[in-house]
Amino acid sequence: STIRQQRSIQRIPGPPPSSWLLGNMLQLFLPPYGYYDDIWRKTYGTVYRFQGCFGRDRLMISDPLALQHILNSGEFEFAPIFDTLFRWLFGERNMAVLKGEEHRNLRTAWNAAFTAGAVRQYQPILEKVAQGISEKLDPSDSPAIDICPLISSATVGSTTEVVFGCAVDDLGAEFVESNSNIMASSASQSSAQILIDEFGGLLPSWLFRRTIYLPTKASQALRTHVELASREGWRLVHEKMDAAKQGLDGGDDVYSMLCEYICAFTNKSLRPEDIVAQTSVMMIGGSDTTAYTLVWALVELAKNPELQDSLRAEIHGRPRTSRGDVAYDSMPLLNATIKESLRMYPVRPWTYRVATKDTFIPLSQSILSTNGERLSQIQVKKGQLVTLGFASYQKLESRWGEDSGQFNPGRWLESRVPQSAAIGPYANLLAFSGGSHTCVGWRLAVLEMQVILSELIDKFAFSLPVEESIEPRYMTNLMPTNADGQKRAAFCVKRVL
Ligand code: HEM
Repeated sequence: STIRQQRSIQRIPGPPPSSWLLGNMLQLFLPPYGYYDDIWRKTYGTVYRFQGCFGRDRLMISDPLALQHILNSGEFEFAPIFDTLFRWLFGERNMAVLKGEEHRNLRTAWNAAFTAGAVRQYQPILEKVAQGISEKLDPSDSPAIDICPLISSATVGSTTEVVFGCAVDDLGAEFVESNSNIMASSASQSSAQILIDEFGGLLPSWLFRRTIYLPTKASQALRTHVELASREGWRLVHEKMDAAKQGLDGGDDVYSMLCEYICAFTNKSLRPEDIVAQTSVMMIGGSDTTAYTLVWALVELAKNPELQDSLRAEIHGRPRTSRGDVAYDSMPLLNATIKESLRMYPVRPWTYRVATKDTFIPLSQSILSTNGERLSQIQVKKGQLVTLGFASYQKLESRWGEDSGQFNPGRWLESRVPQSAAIGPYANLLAFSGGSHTCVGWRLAVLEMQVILSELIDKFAFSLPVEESIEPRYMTNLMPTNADGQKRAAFCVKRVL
C-alpha cells in the first residue's frame, strides 16, 4: 500500500527536482523569496508536488479548503522539524509542542488573557512604548537609518511590558542577551542548514530531539537559554503568585492575570509551572514577527508617498472612543495597510504538518493528475509531510483578485476580498495560522502594529534611499535584508510633526 500511496502522491503534478540530494528545496527556500512558489502555483495549481531532500515527495498546499481541513481536523500535527526546533528554542513544555487535552487546557487559560477586552487594556502600555521609540528616532543621525533595531526594541519592550509586566531592563541581563543571540542565530538559511533539518526529520523524533545533547556550541547555547528562561519565568511567577495570594493588585499583565486565575479557582487546570514554561516562547514568538510585519508596512508606504500621506491624514484625524482613547479599529486605511502587509509578507510563509493517520485532504477546486484524472481530494498516508503554503494562499488570484501580487490596501476598502469562508483568526488571512495552534498573540500583534505605525507615520515621513534596497529573505522568518543578505532596513526619515 505504501507503493500505491506513493503513486497517488506522484500523480500530483509539480516541478522536476533540481537534484536528488536537495530536491527543490533551494529553489523554494533560498532567494529570491517566493519566486518559484509563484511560478509553480500558477503552473500546477493550488496543490503541487515538489521534492524535499533525498528524493522525498512533498506537497505544497494553498487550497483554502485543504488548509482549513489540515489545521482543524485534528488529523495532522506539527511536523518533527518544527516540533524539535520549538522544543530546543522554547523548552519541552511550551504551548507550541503540547498536544491534545494538555494543549487545549493551557490555551483556554491563555486565550482568556488575549481576548479583545483584555488586549484593549494593554493599549496605554503600547502607546508609551511606541512614544519611546519615536523619541529615539533622530532623523539628523545620518542620511539613511536602519529601522530594524528600533522597531525590534519596541516589539520586545511591548512583549515584556504586556506579558511579564516589566521593562526589558528589569529582566535578567543574561536572559535578555541570550534571547537576542538565539533570535539572531535561529534566523539563518543555507543549503547546509536545509540538509541538516531534513536529515534530522528522517531520524526517529526521540533521537532527533537528543541531538541537542551533542557537545556543540550551538546546542550548549540553546540549553543555557532554556535554563535562563525557566529561572526568569520562576522569578516572575513567584512574585506574582505571592501578590495574588495576598490579594494584592499584581498588575494587568498576562502573567499577573494568570497567577490570579490560579489562586481564584480551585480546579487546577493551570499550574504555575505551566506559566513558567511559556517564558521563552512568549519572548521570541512575539517580537521579530511583529517587528518585521511593521517594517514591511513601512517599506510599502515609503514606495508609495500618496498612500503614506493619506494614512497620515487619517492618523491626524484620530477618531476617539467615548472614553477618549484612540479608536484604532475605526481607522480604515491603517487597518487595510496592516492586513495588506500580513497578506503580502507573512512572517511565517509556510509551516509543516504531518498526517497522524491515513486520510483524505478535500479540495475546494479539483486538480488534474498527471494521467488526466480529476482529483477532488488527495489521499495521504500516516506520516506524510505536508507544507502549508500560507504565503501561496494569500496570493491566490481566485481569492484576492488579478492584482494579488501587488501591495494594494485598497482591496480591503473596496471589499474585494473574501467576506465569508472564515479561515484563520483575522481577515481570512493565514499569517497567524489557524486551528488549535493559531497564534495566541494575534490580537496583541494587531494592536501593537496599529499603535506603532500610527505613532511613526504621525511624526515622520519615510522614503527609500536610492543606494540601498530592502529585500524579503526567508530566514525561518521573513526577514528584511539588504542586497548582501544582512538584516537591515534603511530608510530616509524626515520629521513632519
Ligand atoms: C505579526 C505578528 C505575528 C505573526 C505573523 C505570528 C505568527 C504566528 C504563526 C504563523 C503561528 C503558528 C505556527 C504554526 O502553526 O506552525 C504562531 C504561533 C504562536 N505565536 Fe504568533 N505571531 C505574531 C505575533 C505574536 C505575538 C505578539 C505573540 C505573543 C505575545 C505570539 C506568540 C505565539 C505563540 C505562543 C504561538 C504558539 C501557539 C500554540 O502553538 O498554541 N505571536 N504565531
